[in-house]
Amino acid sequence: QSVWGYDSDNGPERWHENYPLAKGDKQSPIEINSKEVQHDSSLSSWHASYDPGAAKTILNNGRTCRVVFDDTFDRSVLRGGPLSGAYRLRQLHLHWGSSDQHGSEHAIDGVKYAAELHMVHWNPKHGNFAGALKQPDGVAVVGIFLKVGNTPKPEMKRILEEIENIKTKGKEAPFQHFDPSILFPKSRDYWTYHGSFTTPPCEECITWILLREPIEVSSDQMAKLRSLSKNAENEPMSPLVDNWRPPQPLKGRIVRASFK
Ligand SMILES: NS(=O)(=O)c1ccc(C(=O)NCc2cc(F)ccc2F)cc1
Ligand SMILES: [Zn+2]
Repeated sequence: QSVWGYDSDNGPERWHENYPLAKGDKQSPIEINSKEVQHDSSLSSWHASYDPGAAKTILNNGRTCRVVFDDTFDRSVLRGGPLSGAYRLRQLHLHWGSSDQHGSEHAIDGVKYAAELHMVHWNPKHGNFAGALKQPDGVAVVGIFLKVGNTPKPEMKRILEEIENIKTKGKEAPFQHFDPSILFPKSRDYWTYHGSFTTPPCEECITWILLREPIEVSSDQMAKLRSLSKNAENEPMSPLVDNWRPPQPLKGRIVRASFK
């Protein structure tokens, strides 16, 4: 059945059959090779000003775990860095592996992390999200790598505790009073490049801002994430894991770094 996913019959190698953009020249994710990155001293630092009251719900859509925010006005915005103007926070979600050794979508000098968190923002000058994804400067995604370690970041606990209530596809729970900027690592260093959604329809509308410093999670927290199911409640159990797209051809794109 044509619904896209991450299995052998509907996975990344076949997305182009229904979503031709998947074979475009500015696809994401990519492999970052720090030797080819260009330091750009004109890149300013990025700033997030998020309203904790904008957080609404957390859901399992069978492909990821997503927290949704109120983006009906400039309530939680990201500005600066490579961006011009304020981009509205719409949702955050994660990609993870079936083991701690892989799961991130971007890779740095061959290193894959256990997971990758994406904070998705859109440019209100394009009216609405659907309009923004048709524009090259329509969407900005902050990517944060999750690394398994012994000093896990307590701020991830809130999202992981909620997983109990959204175990199967279609489950949704209230998720309020949450400021996602608590998830940012100490350093603001980032890489930036122009790319696409890493899932169909793979529109090439994203300014990627990938944070250099990973945040730490525990192996138990990763196991928690892997306890999500991609099936609905009354269907056979199927673990929601390995919901990541492999790196795509760079096709001559330049990756800039805000740091030396
Ligand atoms: N992994 S990622 O950060 O690159 C990413 C970010 C957002 C979306 C998204 O909004 N999908 C839904 C969606 C996409 C459309 F293109 C049109 C409508 C729509 F709901 C998908 C992937
Ligand atoms: Zn994503």
